[in-house]
Amino acid sequence: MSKTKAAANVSKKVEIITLKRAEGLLLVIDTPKGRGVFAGRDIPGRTVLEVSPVLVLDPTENEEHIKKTDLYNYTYNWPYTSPTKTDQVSGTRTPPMQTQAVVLGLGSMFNHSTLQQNVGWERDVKNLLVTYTTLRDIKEGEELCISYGPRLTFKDVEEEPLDTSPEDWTEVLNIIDLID
Ligand SMILES: C[S@@+](CC[C@H](N)C(=O)[O-])C[C@H]1O[C@@H](n2cnc3c(N)ncnc32)[C@H](O)[C@@H]1O
Repeated sequence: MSKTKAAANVSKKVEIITLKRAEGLLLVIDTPKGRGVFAGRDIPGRTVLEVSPVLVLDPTENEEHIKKTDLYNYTYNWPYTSPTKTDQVSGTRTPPMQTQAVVLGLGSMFNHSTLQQNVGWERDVKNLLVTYTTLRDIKEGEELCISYGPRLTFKDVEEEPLDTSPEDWTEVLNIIDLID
């Protein structure tokens, strides 16, 4: 349906946003990171893969409830402006606080990669959207990963395991000797 036809179907004047999802995206169910989004075909760099609407959480509800659930792993930092609170002295609106937003649609399915990040994401705070765009040319079969930033709430499967071979332990013990 075109924007014009969509607008004709609603009684009052509304702003309409074109949503996008690139062709050829696959959801792979059983990866070491859980479900993940993969390229089912070659995708050029700078392609918009997905525009996902978000649900902004009330900061108190987020702290008291959502943080204690698995849903917290599906949220992004998001600025929050209270719809009602005003500054008692000046009468102006209080500055925005930080909260979390649940990303709806495919956005929540992108896994994290520190070194192989090939998708960038951008908040549209006004329209409550996140847009995901390829950072380079992608080959068919590659996983599409974003960066969640430095503070992860889970163990990254791509992290190098500590080498615990005997030679390394000798090295560690030598260092401890030097410290003593
Ligand atoms: C936003 S969800 C991504 C979709 C998720 N894989 C699923 O099946 O629903 C974030 C969760 O995916 C998993 N995940 C994402 N990136 C990961 C990584 N690099 N290593 C391990 N687990 C990862 C973690 O369980 C994390 O809490």
